[in-house]
Amino acid sequence: MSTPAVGKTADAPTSPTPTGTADDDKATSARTWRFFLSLLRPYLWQIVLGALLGIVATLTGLWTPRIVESVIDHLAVGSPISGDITLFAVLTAIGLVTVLLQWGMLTRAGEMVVYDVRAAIVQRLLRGHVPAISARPTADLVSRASADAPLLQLTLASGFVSFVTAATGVIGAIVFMGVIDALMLGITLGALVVLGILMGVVMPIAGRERAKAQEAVGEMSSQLDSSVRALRTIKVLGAEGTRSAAVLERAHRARRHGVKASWAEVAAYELGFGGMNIVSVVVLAIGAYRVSQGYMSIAALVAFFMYVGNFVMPLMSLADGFATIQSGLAASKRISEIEDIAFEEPELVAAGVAATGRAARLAAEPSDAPVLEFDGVTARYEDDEPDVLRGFTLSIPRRGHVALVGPAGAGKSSAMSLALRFLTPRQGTVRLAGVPYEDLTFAQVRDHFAYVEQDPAVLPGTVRDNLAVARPDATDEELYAALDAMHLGDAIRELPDGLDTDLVPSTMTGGARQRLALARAVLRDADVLLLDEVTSQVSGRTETAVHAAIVEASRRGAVITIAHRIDTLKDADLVVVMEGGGVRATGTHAELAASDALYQELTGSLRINDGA
Ligand SMILES: Nc1ncnc2c1ncn2[C@@H]1O[C@H](COP(=O)(O)OP(=O)(O)OP(=O)(O)O)[C@@H](O)[C@H]1O
Repeated sequence: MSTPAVGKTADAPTSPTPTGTADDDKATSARTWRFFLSLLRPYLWQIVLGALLGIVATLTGLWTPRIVESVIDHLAVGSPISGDITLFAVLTAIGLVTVLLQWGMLTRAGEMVVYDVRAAIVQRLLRGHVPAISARPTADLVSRASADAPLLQLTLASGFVSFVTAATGVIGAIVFMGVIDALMLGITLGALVVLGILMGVVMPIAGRERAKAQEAVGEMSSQLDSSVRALRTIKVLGAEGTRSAAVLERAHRARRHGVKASWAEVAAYELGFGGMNIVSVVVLAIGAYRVSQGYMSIAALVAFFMYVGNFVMPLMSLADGFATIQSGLAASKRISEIEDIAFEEPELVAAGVAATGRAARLAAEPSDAPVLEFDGVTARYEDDEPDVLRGFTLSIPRRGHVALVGPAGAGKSSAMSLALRFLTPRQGTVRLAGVPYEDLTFAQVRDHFAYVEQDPAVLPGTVRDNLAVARPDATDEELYAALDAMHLGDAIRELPDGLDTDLVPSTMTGGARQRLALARAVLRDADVLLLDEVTSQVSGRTETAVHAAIVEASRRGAVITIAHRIDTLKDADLVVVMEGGGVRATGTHAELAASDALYQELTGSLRINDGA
């Protein structure tokens, strides 16, 4: 299997696709074509062979009118027609076999292209820079792999190749018609040129409308996805109507453009079909006149007339092929946008290197150097956005609990993103046990961390799948021990399938998800545990579990929390007050409570939340 084409190109973020002017449109369209062709390149010989087989099949069909002409001529003079019949049978058989081979070959090549595209999208989405991915609607990104990718197969099988074979059919028919009667050919071609111009106006409309419909389907997927995720909130707010309206607005737009595209397609079809019927009538009338004047034989007129009739199918295929290629190009454009997401480590992706195995724990080393150091770091999520951390400096000791606290937007989560390398410093350095991050791979850094998000994700699969990802070799006893520590063990034991129960994220509370994530973090046994506490009220069980996890992990290594409970702040060995993307003050809870006005204000509100 060749390397997926999407993965091969543009490792650096590309500039946003320009829009607006005709030149910009041309540049976008050229880029889309280049990208589309780059996807086909690995299967070029199969596609070329498929097209050649299609041409052979078309050429065999083109002989039929000539054979009919010959049969009529032979019958007129009473000579045998067995040669004609044999030739017809042989050509028909060749046509059937070549069509079969052609479809087999193209279908396979098309499916390979779809797989490659999907593999490349998966690579980009799982190995790309996190802010770039989270800046886009998830379902829209996913729909590029699910809905857009198969359009490439269609474009290849029924777009490109039917275009080539239809063109062969048209050109071949022209040649044969020219041989039969040049004047009649001239008349036919004149009529066809007029038809072609009319179709050339209508068909691009179909392409444009199809592209807009696809765009709307992507938006609809992302709207529906977000709405289903927030189902409970939506129901409680009675917002089913407005949310449905928002989703259906996109569906409606898809329908509107889909209908317009269909109208344009049917108009092209009618033009082709109706136009050809008019041409046929004209040809028949002029041909009959020419036969009556002795300029051509009846057999030649029949053959010529058959060629005119044979034009209809290839012309329709040309129109169909054009429309299919347009929707394939629209799909390519959406897929190529995934390229704008830069890989975290392009060189490792290019080399096909997987993440490294677990590194030895730093806590086992005798050194007392800080496990983590932020040294004058300035960082932002996107180039054109303001800095979210400004001169952020902080040392995290190898053991103990450091709690981050600060108003909304102070940069607490961004500090964690920096530690996990989701964010890259524009200035300053982050060090792991004294080694600058730039000297380590992403996996080498992340190996030393466990991370529990405020609203942790449940991975697809069973309880076991969710835990084993942290330590694949853990025994059932170890898995249950981690669950027990988080007061989840008994609940799982009572389930009929125990650890092998499939998890349904939407039925789990935020607290249960956080306890499961904590169990996963406990199993990972990392040097640094990053924990973003749940802000909303959680059950006593979750509070106890969070507290137990912090105490245990801070004995064995470092724990950094984003604290939302006063007890967590009291527990911490060091409290860091963040403000405006930097450190405002540090100290113990008692020291800060006595000295820092912002801290007093923040803990005042926490006390209320805490019911203290
Ligand atoms: N993924 C992101 N992309 C762009 N900007 C972001 C992103 N995440 C956070 N920000 C911005 O960074 C700034 C700092 O946010 P951050 O979430 O780090 O603060 P915080 O102290 O954790 O706040 P909160 O307690 O509300 O989570 C804010 O202005 C926020 O809008």
